[in-house]
Formats: sequence, structure tokens, C-alpha cells
Amino acid sequence: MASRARYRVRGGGAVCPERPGAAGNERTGSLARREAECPRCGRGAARGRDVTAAALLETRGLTLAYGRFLALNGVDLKLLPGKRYGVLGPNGAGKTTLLNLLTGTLQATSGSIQFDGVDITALPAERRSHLGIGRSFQKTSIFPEFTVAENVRIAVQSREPMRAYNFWSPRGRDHYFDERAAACVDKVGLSAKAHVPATDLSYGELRQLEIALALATEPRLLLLDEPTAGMSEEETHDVVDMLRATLPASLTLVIIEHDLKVIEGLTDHVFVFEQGALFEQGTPAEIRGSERVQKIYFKGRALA
Ligand SMILES: Nc1ncnc2c1ncn2[C@@H]1O[C@H](COP(=O)(O)OP(=O)(O)OP(=O)(O)O)[C@@H](O)[C@H]1O
Repeated sequence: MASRARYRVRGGGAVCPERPGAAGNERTGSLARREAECPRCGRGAARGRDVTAAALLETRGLTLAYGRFLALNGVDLKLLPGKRYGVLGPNGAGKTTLLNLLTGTLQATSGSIQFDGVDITALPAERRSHLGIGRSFQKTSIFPEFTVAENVRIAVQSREPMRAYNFWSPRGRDHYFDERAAACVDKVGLSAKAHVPATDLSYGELRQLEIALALATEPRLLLLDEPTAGMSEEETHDVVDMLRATLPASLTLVIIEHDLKVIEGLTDHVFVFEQGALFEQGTPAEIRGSERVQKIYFKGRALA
């Protein structure tokens, strides 16, 4: 259940109303604690201002077992509205499994997921999408012979199936879909390619199209799985700039990335996974500076 504890702020610290003696202090507690919780009662967020710590999404003990192998092992996460989260971890750490469990592509074997106060653990992917959980579409969701605008229009219509299939609706509604699609195409910087078939797009442009498709569904929580995978440094830079300029401030973002620079450019908070478990969390700067992450996860290698 989402916690709605409100914190009074005194000086630079914050006071938990449940436990008045428990002042939040950025200097105390592990990286994992500083994000959003009173160090004693574990409720609410406190960072120098009056904050409501109602999570948009919260997982408790989220687990996916394949037989005796735990691809995800008892994960507790809290995502606050409008915040940007990065997910880091070596190959096989469980990052994509987490994303698939949040979208409903996979069903948890135990644990729970609350979205905006609703238990969505057993809901199918389509219902979650309609509640506002969106993800970047894979290339397989793109119709190669259709133009960029047509592809995005289909995604816009999928958000409003009743409007889309009402044959008696006035032509004005067609314009509504076209305009919404054009706005999404414009946001990701593909206006010049709006009437080009998707099959003629470059690799980088295809990734931009994937983001336009995701935005077309107007998610409240957007999950991106390595949006810059396979891109050159310049293309990566462009996509980071585009995302920074495009994503609405109210959107909550979760982005899986191997590149810490991308995470630093886009997120406020990072979850580090290893072997299916949440291994560490903190700000991008804290993660970069964490000896624990350096030694154990990055095996002492310098971070890119
Ligand atoms: N269907 C399956 N059956 C058994 N094990 C699976 C299955 N799917 C995934 N796994 C295992 O679950 C673990 C987590 O996989 P996942 O794809 O979530 O990792 P990841 O962190 O996204 O890795 P990568 O960065 O390589 O994409 C891996 O060890 C993987 O081999």
C-alpha cells in the first residue's frame, strides 16, 4: 500500500510525524535508505521540503522463479511520481525480467506490485497499459511498410480503441488521431521523416520511432529498455538530449542502461541489480562513487 506520510521540515532535515525523534539526515543510512524513507519507520520521503511520499508504483518481495532458479529475488522498489530511475546491472542480473514483470509480459511467482494504489500483480499487460504503464516497443511492433506517421497513429488509436473502431464517428476524429500522432513524431524529432516508410529509417531513427510509439500511449510510467543500445556515441548523445527535451515533467521513467553516462544524463536515482537481487541504490553520483558498486559489481574497473 502506498505510504502517504507527510513530513514537516526543520532546517535542512525532515521530521517523521510517526516517529518525531527520527529526523531524516542525508549523512546517515545506506545509499539504499536515502532515497525516500524515514530511517526509523521507513515511511515517506524527506529532502529539505514538504514531500508527499505516495509511490506511483511499489513492489514487495517481487520474485520470478524458473524452477529453483530465481531470475528476480524478493525485490522491494518504490517509484515516486515524476522521478527518473535508472536500472544498472551486469548481464543476467534480472533487469529485463523486472521490466517484464512490471508491464505484465511475465507474471510474478510471488510478491506484489501496486500501481497508483491498485494491486496489479495479476493483471494482464493490456490492462496495465490502459492504467498508464508504457514501455518502449521493440522493433517487432513497427510495421516496416507503414510510414512513421502511420505507425504512430496506430499506437495513438490503440490507446482509445472505442474511438478508433467507431465507424460512425465524424471525420474530425480522424484529424484528432492524425494531430496526436504528428505531435508525437515531432517530439522525437522525426517530423522530416513522417511520410517515410519505417523500413527506410536508420537504426537511430528506428529507436526514435520506438519512443514516439511509447509516448503515443500517454503513459504515466514509461519503461525504456536500453534505448541507446547499438548506437554510436553521437547518436546516444542525441537520444539523451531528445529524451530530456521530450518527456513530460510529470512522467515517471525507468530506464535500463549499461551506460552510466546515459543514466547520469537522464535519471535522479539508480537501482543496481546483481543475480536477481537489488544490490544497491542511490543517486547517479553516489553509484559512481560507491566503493561497493565499484568493487563488487564493476570488479574494480573504472566506470565509463
Ligand atoms: N525463460 C527462462 N528460463 C530460465 N531462465 C531464464 C529465462 N529467461 C531468463 N532467464 C534467466 O534469468 C536471468 C535474468 O535474465 P534477464 O534477461 O532479466 O537479465 P538482464 O539483467 O536483463 O540481462 P541482459 O543485460 O543480458 O539483458 C538470466 O540468468 C537469464 O538467463
